[in-house]
This record gives sequence, structure tokens and C-alpha cells, in this order.
Amino acid sequence: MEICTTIAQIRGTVAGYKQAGDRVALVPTMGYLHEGHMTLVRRARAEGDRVVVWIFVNPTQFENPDDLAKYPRDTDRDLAMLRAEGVDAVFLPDASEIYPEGAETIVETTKLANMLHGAVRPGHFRGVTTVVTKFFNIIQPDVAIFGEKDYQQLQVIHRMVRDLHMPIEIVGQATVRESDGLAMSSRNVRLSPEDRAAAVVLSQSLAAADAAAKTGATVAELHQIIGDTIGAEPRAKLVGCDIVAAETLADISGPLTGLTAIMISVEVGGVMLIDQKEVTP
Ligand SMILES: Nc1ncnc2c1ncn2[C@@H]1O[C@H](COP(=O)(O)OP(=O)(O)OP(=O)(O)O)[C@@H](O)[C@H]1O
Ligand SMILES: CC(C)(CO)[C@@H](O)C(=O)[O-]
Ligand code: BAL
Repeated sequence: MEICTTIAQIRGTVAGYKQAGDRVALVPTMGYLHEGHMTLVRRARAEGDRVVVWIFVNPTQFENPDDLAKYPRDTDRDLAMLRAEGVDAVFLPDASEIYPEGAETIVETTKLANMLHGAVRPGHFRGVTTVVTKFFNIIQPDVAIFGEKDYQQLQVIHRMVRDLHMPIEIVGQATVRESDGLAMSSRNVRLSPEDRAAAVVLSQSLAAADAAAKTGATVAELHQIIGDTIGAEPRAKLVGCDIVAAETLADISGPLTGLTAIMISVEVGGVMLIDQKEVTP
């Protein structure tokens, strides 16, 4: 496995793959890897001849400096996991390599970035689309794999790639969960045992909404079910619940008419957790 820390190194490595006619699949991550990331890596292996993973805790997408400072990191462990999975190359640059002159130029999906989860984390998606554009320009993959857990992020990236005519296929991968239903996330490690137990309420609320959607619940009733389920857990605070048309994220109301996305942000013990489910009427 090649470990590249400079733009010149990863460009040279990928150029070699392309000269051999190989299709390059990219997995973007912020490290502290878990089984969710590993399913993205396996999907990349199925989608391409060469798998490149990037590990970069991107400072421009953190609107909260404390969240950035506390973001978990363990590069040695990450590299061992990627090596065991047969990854071809890893790109782990310093922030000074990626932002040598600061963040003067930005890329933003104007409306999509600032609604829903983006309204709760101002500037977050602008940081994501800017860094993803940088890495797409540096690595020039044929295909890139993103998790559906970050549902709005996936839709933002689909839209950016379409609008900016980037010749890159974007693939979404289903969320991997712990045995009790909690979506795997690097931030879960910051939960105390009591908060970890309470965090099961996220997936429980989505399961309750899914069941209600199938028996004809309206958008307002789904909001009520999510609010009541999260509200019954004193350690959890519902920060955001968005029920929108899948993929376009357009506002909907009344009875469900098609594939609908429910996206929730819940604070548990001071840690912001997100989860998502697509439901059908
Ligand atoms: N449980 C999961 N199942 C599938 N994909 C996941 C899962 N968790 C994260 N991903 C995906 O992995 C990629 C990298 O995400 P990231 O490194 O931010 O991990 P994370 O666990 O989501 O961390 P965070 O604590 O920031 O939420 C993203 O495309 C994300 O959607
Ligand atoms: C896509 C990403 C790697 C950009 O920093 C990040 O937002 C993430 O891990 O989902
Ligand atoms: N996976 C989302 C990255 C973030 O929370 O900043």
C-alpha cells in the first residue's frame, strides 16, 4: 500500500494506475475508521481496479472549533485496517498541503448547502464541497463512494458533480449499524456508556416513523413520532428533523406520495449524532 502525503506523490501514483488502463475508485474519509468505512472500501474494490482512500480531517467544514479539536484520530490503526483490506494507496496530507494559502476559493451548492442540516451547521457543506473538489482535482478518480448516512452530503455532491460537469461517478453506500441499530460513526467513541445506550433512540425513532409511513402517516404525524420517541429519552435532544423528498430534498407536506427521506440530528451527551432513513408510503 502506497502512503502519500504530498499532492505530487499521489498524482504520480494515480498517473501510474491510469497509464496501466486501471479504473480508479476513491473513498473519502476523515479517518478513525470503522466497519462503515470498510464497506465503502469494499464497494470501491467492486467498482474499480485500484482503490485510493483519503484521510483528512478537513478544518473548513467544522463550524465548531471544539468539535474539530475533539475529532478522534488514530492514523496507525487506520493504515493497518486499510492495508488488511488490500487498499492500493492512501492520501493523508497536512492541512498546509491542501490550504497553503488559506481558503480564498470556495465551491458551494448555494441552496442545498444552506438548508436542513446545513442550516444547523452554517458553512459546513461549503467546506465539504470545497475539499471534495480539491481532492477530485488532485486524484481525478473515475468513481467515488460516499455513505448514505450523510444523506444531505451525498445529495450535495451528486448535484455539484452534475452542475460542474465533473467526469466522476458518485456511488452511495448503505449505512452500517451496530447490533442495536446505532449507525456506526467515528464520533460514537466520545459517548459515555450511558449515552451510548441512550443513542439507540435515533434508529428506534426512524423505525417507528418507517412503520407509521407504511400505514399512511402524514409528514406532520411522522414529525410527531420522531419528536415523541427522542423526547422520551432524557439524555437525547432532537436538534433537527427534516422530512423531505428523497434526492431533491424538496419540502413536502401532507400524506407521503413517493420516496421520502427522514434526516435527524440528535445531541447525546454533548455529541451530535445523525441518522437517516428513506421511507415509502
Ligand atoms: N455507518 C456508516 N455506514 C456507511 N458509511 C458510513 C458510515 N459512517 C460514515 N460513513 C461514510 O464514510 C465516509 C467518511 O465519513 P467520516 O469519516 O466522516 O465518518 P463518520 O463515522 O461519519 O464520522 P463522523 O463522526 O464525522 O460522523 C462518508 O461518506 C460517510 O457517509
Ligand atoms: C466527504 C468528507 C471526507 C469531506 O471532508 C467528509 O465530509 C466525510 O467524512 O463525510
Ligand atoms: N461525515 C460528516 C463529516 C462531518 O461531520 O464533518
